[in-house]
Amino acid sequence: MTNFPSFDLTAFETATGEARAGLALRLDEICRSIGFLVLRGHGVDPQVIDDVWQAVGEFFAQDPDAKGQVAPPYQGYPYGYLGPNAEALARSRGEDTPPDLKESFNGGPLSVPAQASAEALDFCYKPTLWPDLPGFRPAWEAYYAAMEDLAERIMRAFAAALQLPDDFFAPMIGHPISALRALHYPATLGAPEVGQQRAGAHSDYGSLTILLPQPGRPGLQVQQGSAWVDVPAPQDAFVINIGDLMARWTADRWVSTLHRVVAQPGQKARFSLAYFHQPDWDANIAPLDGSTAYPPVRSGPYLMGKFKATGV
Ligand SMILES: O=C(O)CCC(=O)C(=O)O
Ligand SMILES: [Fe+2]
Repeated sequence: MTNFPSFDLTAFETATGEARAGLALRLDEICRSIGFLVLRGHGVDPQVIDDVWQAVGEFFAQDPDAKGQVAPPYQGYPYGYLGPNAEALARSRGEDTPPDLKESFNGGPLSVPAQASAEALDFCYKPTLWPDLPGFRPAWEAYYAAMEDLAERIMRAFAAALQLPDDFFAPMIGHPISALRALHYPATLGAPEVGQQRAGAHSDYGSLTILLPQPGRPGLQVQQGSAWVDVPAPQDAFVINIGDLMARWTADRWVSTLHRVVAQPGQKARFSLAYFHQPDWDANIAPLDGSTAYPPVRSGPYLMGKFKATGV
């Protein structure tokens, strides 16, 4: 694909009348056909991005013992540091592959709503485990907050693309249970094992993912028919994709596309940040077209069910 789809959020937000309707239609077409796009005009403060890159770089540069200080305390704890050999994303689809060639640090919502249920408290509202690095927590939290704002704006654009009122999703995303994941794919030397990738083929679980790939470090690919198509990693842009929950919500009008991060011999190290937006724990997700394509699910338990299959 020579022209990977892109969308300018600020241009959409400032457009009116027919111009706005045209952009909404384009967004719908992108979400129907590929479910991935490069997002420009995002308005996120560049300082917030610089600071989180700095913090994440420092975190992964630590020795394994220091990183292990924030490993999940038990199997199934949703946050913390996952070292090499900890996850194979292709297992979410029942494929038995070698572990992904990566390490990650994962964190959850910045605050716990007063009305959170016991089952939510026991999963997505478990505390994020903070590394003992000055500046890490404020940088992480500022970036997480920026992603929450950006996701809200994207969901407004999504509502318009689905010909719904702009604030249609607002009652279901007031206390999103999103997760932020920093990824480090170490430089590769020899050939990977058969079937081994930096991130195995998978689709994301939630409503939408806001990915920040390290500029100039390609490797993310989306499946289109029998081909793997490279996703660009430009400066000053995010990559947005539709997750399984949004595909279900739209009764498969929109697609949650398989993607992977390919492993090849002699690759440089690569970093990325993935914010997985997920509606409120109790949000009822029923097909928006009023059909019975899927039975309704609650956002939180749905996510919990999806979460289980990828551990090694
Ligand atoms: O690192 C990337 O570019 C993509 C990572 C990804 O797809 C994921 O963690 O779900
Ligand atoms: Fe993904």
